[in-house]
Amino acid sequence: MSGIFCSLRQLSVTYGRDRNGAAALDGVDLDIVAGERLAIIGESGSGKSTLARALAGLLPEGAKVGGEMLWPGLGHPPRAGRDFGLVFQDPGSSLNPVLTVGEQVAEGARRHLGLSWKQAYVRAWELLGRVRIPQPDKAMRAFPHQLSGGQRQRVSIAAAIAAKPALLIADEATSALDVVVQAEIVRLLDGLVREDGMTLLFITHDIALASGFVDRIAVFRNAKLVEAGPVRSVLSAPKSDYTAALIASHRDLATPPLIAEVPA
Ligand SMILES: Nc1ncnc2c1ncn2[C@@H]1O[C@H](COP(=O)(O)OP(=O)(O)OP(=O)(O)O)[C@@H](O)[C@H]1O
Ligand code: NI
Repeated sequence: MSGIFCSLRQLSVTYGRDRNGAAALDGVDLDIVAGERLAIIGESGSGKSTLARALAGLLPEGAKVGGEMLWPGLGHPPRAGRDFGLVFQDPGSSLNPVLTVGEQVAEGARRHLGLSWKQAYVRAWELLGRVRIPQPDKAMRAFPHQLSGGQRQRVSIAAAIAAKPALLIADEATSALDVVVQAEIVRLLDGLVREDGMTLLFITHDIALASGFVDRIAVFRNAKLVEAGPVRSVLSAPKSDYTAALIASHRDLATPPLIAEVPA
């Protein structure tokens, strides 16, 4: 880990057609360290996806952005597919139903790495192996609907990292999956970002899931960054009552009771 990948300074976002012009992000100061795995935690509507869209330059027209986003790690705003990859909750929204798995994973590599189709197919096949799709030969020719939800998510991840992006943004990427598959996908993401030295933004409402593998946690509430810090310090000494309540609501994260139960 070294250097700052991205600096947010008083970042604010207001969607044009929001009810009372309420900000979806309000004065956020946050540094994303190159190579770190950073979890963005918060309840529904707290601004997590807005942060992802702002970073990715994918805010809808009419959104007002205030403050600064600096990219010392890149020197320029990131380009979709090339500098960052995105994985969403619903792989259906990122995968094209009429393209084979091979075609869509190869496409990113072909376009952004300047590979021929033949080379891109080889890379796609390797990527399917890396995301542990069983029978990659067969999967290359399959259409997304022929795969399970967990396998589709593996394909989305393969497509997202096809062009070797520096930043991988996973927005509730595991929320639609059952717990076992969720754990597998988290392990996969963790392994991939470690091997490739990617920076990972892991967006989730599930602080327990994130705490198991990320380096740092940033907690959002009502458009504001409540606190950010290394997992250990946030879990053991949260700075805000909100974070403390969030931790307490997860039995497995809260500190064990100090007084052991005395049998009657
Ligand atoms: N396209 C949009 N137009 C207007 N308002 C929006 C738009 N997208 C999000 N918002 C509003 O911005 C606020 C933050 O939304 P955002 O999607 O960033 O939250 P989130 O933390 O990702 O929530 P969730 O966990 O439900 O995905 C919410 O009040 C939401 O209603
Ligand atoms: Ni969201």
